[in-house]
Amino acid sequence: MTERLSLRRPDDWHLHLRDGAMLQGILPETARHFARAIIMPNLVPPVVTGAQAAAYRDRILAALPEGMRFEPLMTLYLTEDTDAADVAAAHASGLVKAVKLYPAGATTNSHSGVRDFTRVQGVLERMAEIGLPLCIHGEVTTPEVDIFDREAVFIDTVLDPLRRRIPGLRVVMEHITTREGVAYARAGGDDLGATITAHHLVINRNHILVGGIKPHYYCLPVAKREEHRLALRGAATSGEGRFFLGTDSAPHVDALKEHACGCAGCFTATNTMSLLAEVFEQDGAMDRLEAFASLNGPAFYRLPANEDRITLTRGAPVAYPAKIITGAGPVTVFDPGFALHWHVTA
Ligand SMILES: NC(=O)N[C@@H](CC(=O)O)C(=O)O
Ligand SMILES: [Zn+2]
Ligand SMILES: [Zn+2]
Repeated sequence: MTERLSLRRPDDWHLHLRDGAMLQGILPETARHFARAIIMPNLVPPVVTGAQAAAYRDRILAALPEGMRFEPLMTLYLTEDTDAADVAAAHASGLVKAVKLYPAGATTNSHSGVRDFTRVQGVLERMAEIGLPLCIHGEVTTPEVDIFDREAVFIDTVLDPLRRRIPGLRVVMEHITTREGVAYARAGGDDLGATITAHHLVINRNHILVGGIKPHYYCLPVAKREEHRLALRGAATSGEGRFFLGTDSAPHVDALKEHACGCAGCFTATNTMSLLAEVFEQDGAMDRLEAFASLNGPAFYRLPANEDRITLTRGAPVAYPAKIITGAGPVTVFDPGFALHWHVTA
């Protein structure tokens, strides 16, 4: 059995860092292992303009502890009023690496998202011209559609028509959770990628609901049936270039998770690499972990892979803190419910 694994330093292609005391408290959890991350713009108010993204980037770098290195890759939150020229300038300057599409009301802080897609056609056409990727939270918000079907319905009724309307638009299907998502990503060309979280490789919907409701397993898109989890595992461990890690690590203080109307989001930044190593080992795919965590993402985003490396070591079960204590309050670390034997040692 492999006891050590060296891989290029990983990146996180979908991360929520928040702001203020929360940012300060949780940034080291990502920066400890990851070189770069695509930073989600769903702050309140959202990061819409290039100037707002530059200011947010400065706040992230200011929150980075002395001696830690980390490169935030900024995104813009697409609204119906987004200015195509501002987006193009923010991309040309190197500041912005993607634009994020939230259907209005789909998830945490998405009320400024898109309702009428005809209003963003011009921006999306410009993005296709300049090769700037669109990251999509792919769920419909139609009240009649069952929450477990919202991703599959989105693919058929929104995503596929959108990609046909704007040929050449580079799209990342964010945090896919279904076999339909896996199949659609596989059917695309090299203009289509998909991120997969660590937690969706580990939990299915029973983990949320059986034996009592577990708010720390509730995120959006919500975990689906076991067959979907297995499809995601097959995709992540396949080594195929279109699938890469986006943790969607999404901290909320415990008071807002353990609540009558609990917030969506799993906080995985602390133990993502241990979770992934355990999953890839279970599936006999340790030799493909580097592709998923460190190579496929940069290739899609047309960035070089990191030059430095990390070492994962297998040993006695690793003890992670149950919570990260931040100035905003405690944040519970995702608990997979099984022992994690691999940890980053260098
Ligand atoms: N994933 C989540 O459940 N929550 C995210 C938003 C998102 O990525 O949809 C958040 O910002 O909390
Ligand atoms: Zn999302
Ligand atoms: Zn997210």
